[in-house]
Amino acid sequence: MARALIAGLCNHGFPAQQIQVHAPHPQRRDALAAEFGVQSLAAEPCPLPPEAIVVYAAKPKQMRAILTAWAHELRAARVLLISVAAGVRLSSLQALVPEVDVVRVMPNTPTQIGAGASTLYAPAELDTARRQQAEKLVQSTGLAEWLPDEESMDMATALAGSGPAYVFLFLEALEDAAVAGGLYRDQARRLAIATLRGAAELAQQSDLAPALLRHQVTSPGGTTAAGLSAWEEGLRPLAKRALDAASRRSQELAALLAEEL
Ligand SMILES: NC(=O)C1=CN([C@@H]2O[C@H](COP(=O)(O)OP(=O)(O)OC[C@H]3O[C@@H](n4cnc5c(N)ncnc54)[C@H](OP(=O)(O)O)[C@@H]3O)[C@@H](O)[C@H]2O)C=CC1
Ligand SMILES: O=C(O)[C@@H]1CCC=N1
Repeated sequence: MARALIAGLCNHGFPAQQIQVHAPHPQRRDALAAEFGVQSLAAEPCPLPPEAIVVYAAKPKQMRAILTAWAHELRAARVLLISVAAGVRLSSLQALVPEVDVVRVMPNTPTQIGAGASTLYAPAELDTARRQQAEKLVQSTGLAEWLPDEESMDMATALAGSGPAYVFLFLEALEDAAVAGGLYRDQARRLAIATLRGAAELAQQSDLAPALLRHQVTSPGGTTAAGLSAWEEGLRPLAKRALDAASRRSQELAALLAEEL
């Protein structure tokens, strides 16, 4: 995720030399430095630039150790801390680094090509300037949506954070079905990707709701109606089950992590 955010920021024109990567494996952070021109620095705490934006992009389970080690430097530099860790509640973050301004962000991997879909949540007391700082950074990697309450972060994680994986699975399933039906695999893949992309862009650019766009494709008694009736048998309940399962897992992780943190 760190690489996706760095790629999104750098491709959007953010000055790479202003980005510091603090990570334990020199070869991996040096590879980021070589690819994007960011600074490669050790994971051990060191003084930070004043008012820096610090993105926590390590695993949720490592948060206690990492933030405890960095707490003094984060406070001293009056940073804005952005956590992209799935399922870590603001209360856990605030307990680990009291007096540090914190925003939760749930990005997704298409941020690396500027096509991300991210949600943000900040405590009510966070001032407008800090909110704008976080929003500007996230917006430079794609869509940025503020959530009205922290509980919604679980469903937003289920929808957009995990969502690219569902779409890739959908593409795999379409490709396999088309190959089983006689198309060459490379052609089936290109057609599936272009169709998904075209339909998504049309939905984004159109004023019509997806249901109306679907209606426009569907001739009575035609091929689309035949295909849709098969999709309708299972797709909606499946989508509900998938998002509920992912959202529930986010809540479970949050409860587990709140105990651990
Ligand atoms: N993958 C996804 O699609 C999404 C992930 N997230 C969140 O992003 C976070 C990272 O997930 P993901 O990228 O998948 O995990 P990875 O395991 O791929 O990346 C973990 C990163 O943490 C770094 N790291 C490990 N230890 C330290 C340390 N002590 N100090 C600083 N950095 C450290 C690693 O550096 P090194 O390479 O040197 O080991 C690596 O860059 C998680 O909290 C996850 O919940 C959020 C949204 C989507
Ligand atoms: O699977 C996960 O837990 C992370 C969070 C959202 C996407 N990947």
